[in-house]
Amino acid sequence: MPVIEIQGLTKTYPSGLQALKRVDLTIDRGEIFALLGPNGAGKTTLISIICGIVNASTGTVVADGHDIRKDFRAARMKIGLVPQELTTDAFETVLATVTFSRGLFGRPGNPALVEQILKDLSLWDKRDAKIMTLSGGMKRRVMIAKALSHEPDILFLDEPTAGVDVELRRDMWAMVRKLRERGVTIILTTHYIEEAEEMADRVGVILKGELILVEEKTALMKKLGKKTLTLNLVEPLTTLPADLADWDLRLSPDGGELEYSFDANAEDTGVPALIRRLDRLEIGFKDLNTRQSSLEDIFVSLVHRDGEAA
Ligand SMILES: Nc1ncnc2c1ncn2[C@@H]1O[C@H](COP(=O)(O)OP(=O)(O)OP(=O)(O)O)[C@@H](O)[C@H]1O
Repeated sequence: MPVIEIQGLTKTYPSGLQALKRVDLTIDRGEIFALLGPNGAGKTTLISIICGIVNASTGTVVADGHDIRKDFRAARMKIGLVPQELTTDAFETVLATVTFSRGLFGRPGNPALVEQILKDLSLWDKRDAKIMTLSGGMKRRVMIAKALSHEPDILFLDEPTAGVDVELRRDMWAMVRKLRERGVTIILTTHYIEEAEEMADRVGVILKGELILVEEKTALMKKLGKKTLTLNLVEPLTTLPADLADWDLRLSPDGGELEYSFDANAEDTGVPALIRRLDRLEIGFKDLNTRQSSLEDIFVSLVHRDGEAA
């Protein structure tokens, strides 16, 4: 069942910059959705619109049955947002901040719940500390606690692990899973494919304001499972020998490098056989390396495909 329905959403900032170009997206209840995209792709803009911080130019968003414009308070009540930047009063204590945040949404006090949230985030020992005395990672935890204080059904995490240490990242992932078990829908933005890989049920790729792909993670990971082997040849080749037609090969323009794309998840990658065949053909190489295709490569190939389709 959809918990968020986005239709025909566009955003043009007063500067004239078109940050979103017609986004349509449905998020199912209880799923973890990762929104991937490079800097400036429009991730924060999209989240900000859903959370009512930025107005859309056109289009509609319905969150848990409530139109975010016509029925803003009810919609916002369902949503927790952990923004990229720290937005909290430095002079307040952790406990007061989180308690106050709950009150802002008109929820009655619930000290036991606030205690549980702080404990889950390893913040309970720091409850009387002023925010300004906390480390960056701890401040980040406070932001999460604040976002959870009014028991939202939908949680947005805007680049939750940018610049955080490994420990906090692990805690964060554990917490996200726990929330999901309770039926909370989670939408996170990230630059990191590993994060999407670890967490997400579904992945959306946003590029220059366009949602160019929405896919089950497992399907995307298959695409990401591609690797490239590069061989630096002793003698440049002018053409690819017919005897190598069984492999998906590319020759660099100067003929000095041979590239082979293969599925890193496959039982038989074809790499050993290729090396043996090259040896038999007496095509020598000085050096070799393999690299995993990155999200960047996926972007590039998607954009390329887009261009061809146009
Ligand atoms: N208030 C604003 N006024 C004008 N342009 C803006 C405003 N906010 C964002 N933009 C522009 O809109 C585009 C999308 O920005 P947005 O912050 O949504 O991207 P993002 O994908 O979240 O990037 P990042 O990963 O850096 O946070 C960018 O080109 C940005 O410069």
